Order: sequence, then structure tokens, then C-alpha cells
Amino acid sequence: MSNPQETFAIQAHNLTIQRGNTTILNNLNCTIKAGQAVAILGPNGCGKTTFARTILGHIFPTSGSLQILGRTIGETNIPKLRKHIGIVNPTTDTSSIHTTGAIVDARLSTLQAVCTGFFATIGLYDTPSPTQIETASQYLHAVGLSHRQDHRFATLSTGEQRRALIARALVHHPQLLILDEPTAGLDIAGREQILATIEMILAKPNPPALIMITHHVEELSPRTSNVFLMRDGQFINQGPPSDIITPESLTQTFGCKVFVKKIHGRFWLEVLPEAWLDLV
Ligand SMILES: Nc1ncnc2c1ncn2[C@@H]1O[C@H](COP(=O)(O)OP(=O)(O)OP(=O)(O)O)[C@@H](O)[C@H]1O
Repeated sequence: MSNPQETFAIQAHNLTIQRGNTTILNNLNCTIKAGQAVAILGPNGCGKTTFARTILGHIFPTSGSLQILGRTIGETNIPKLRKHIGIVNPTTDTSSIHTTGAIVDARLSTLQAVCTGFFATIGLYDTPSPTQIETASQYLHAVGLSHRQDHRFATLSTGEQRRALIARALVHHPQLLILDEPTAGLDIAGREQILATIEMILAKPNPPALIMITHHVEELSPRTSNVFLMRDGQFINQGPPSDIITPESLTQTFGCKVFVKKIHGRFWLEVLPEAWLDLV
């Protein structure tokens, strides 16, 4: 009999993370279904990455509970759980693993870096099978990086690194994919290439649950079914994008007066110069 919990990718109940006197996540509640595409939007420092790191078991809840793919953080085998999760984040500096969650050793070749996705490790400590190497190569081809597979990961451009990390996150067919600011530092073409890749992932049959963490509403896929607005370690609003992406709620979330437009299924923000007067 199937476990009913497995129909949920994430269930957080009063999740609280404290470090010293700082409450980073504050009684946070959310439910994300299997295969659902959601976005977490919020300003710098509101706790988005901490939430991602808690999902990956880098941080244990101070109180409350967090279930990932039917397993409870604090009671489950974390390395095994991570094999069902794919993660992309903007950090490749291995010296900052414990603070920002770098996910791959940039000294590896790009193909080796993608292969670490099979083992959910930062370095390549296991020997990938010929089938795994072939699969990694195919995913690099899918993100347009076949010609870079033997180059050291560190020598790739930021956009190429990000696409390679998406390939790394997908090779083991994760049930949950976390994209933590996947377009940070990219130019327009680089950003749109990442968004097109996300669209490709979501358009396939049985996609993973996908959490897009971003500051920018224009990066939301039209397939996003739920948006979580985060501020001060809490989700202050959540629901379908058309209900949640409003000038009022975004102004409240980001602390900056904004206007919102929806064009061809994508949201765009407008900030009038008058708003600057309130910010300085
Ligand atoms: N180990 C820690 N000890 C104390 N404070 C911490 C620790 N880790 C994170 N913080 C603080 O918690 C807050 C949330 O950080 P987090 O990185 O989760 O935010 P974020 O929403 O991802 O921000 P950004 O959009 O800038 O990436 C920040 O103020 C950060 O300084």
C-alpha cells in the first residue's frame, strides 16, 4: 500500500530555526504536493536559503517539524534523503560549504561535477558507472554544454556553471528540485536560458516537485501553481500566483512600492522613481 505522506513533497509545521538569539525561521507552515511547481519570493535575509538548507538536512529544526518526501528531518537518514533531491544554488566556493551550501567541487571536470549528482556529494568520491557517465553526458548535451564536459568546472562562465548544476541536479531523477536563485549574476540571455530549461523540466511527464527561490517575479514559470511570500522567517502570504502577485502584497513583502503587470503569462514589476524617496 502506498504511503499517503508520499503524495507531499514538503510538509512544514511551525518550523523554527534559531541560531543564538536570532530566529531565522519563525513558526513557518507550508505544504507542497508531489510534482507541484512553487515559488518562494522574498527580500534579502528573510530566510529562503535557510529553508532550503533545512530541507536538505544541513540544519535541524529548533522546534516544529519538517517532512520531506514522507521522511521527517531529524529522524531520517539524510544522505539517503538527499539522493531524492536536486539542488542548484549560486555558490560554487567550496571554502564556504557550511555557510552557504556550495554543492560541487569546482576543481572537478564538468562531467565529473555532473556525476556528483548521482551520489549527492560535493566531491566525486564514488566511481560512476559507464551508464551514469553516459547519462551525465546526455544531460550536459541537453543544457548545451557537451563541448565543455572535459573542462574544469571552475573555468566555466557563471551561466555555464549554472546550466551544468541543473544537469547535475537532474541526473538522478529527483522527486524534489530546489532552485535557489538559479539566475543570480546572469545576463538576460543567460537568465532566459535557465528559465527555458526550467520550462523544459516542468513540461515533461511526471516532473519533480520544484521550488524556485527568487527575488524576481518575472522568473516565475507560467506553470507555477503556488507562490509563498516570505518575510522575517515566515510565509506571510501564499496561494495561486494570480491571487498573490499583487502590488499590495509585493509592496508589503519587499518594503518597496511596486506595480505589477502580467504579459504573456509572465509577471513584471514596475518601480516609479517616486518610490526612491521612501528608500533613502
Ligand atoms: N548560522 C547563522 N547564525 C546567525 N544568523 C544566521 C545564520 N545563518 C543565517 N543567518 C541569518 O539569517 C537570515 C536569513 O538568511 P538566509 O540566507 O536564509 O536569507 P535569504 O532569504 O536566503 O537571503 P538572500 O536573499 O540574501 O540570499 C540572515 O539575516 C542571515 O544573516
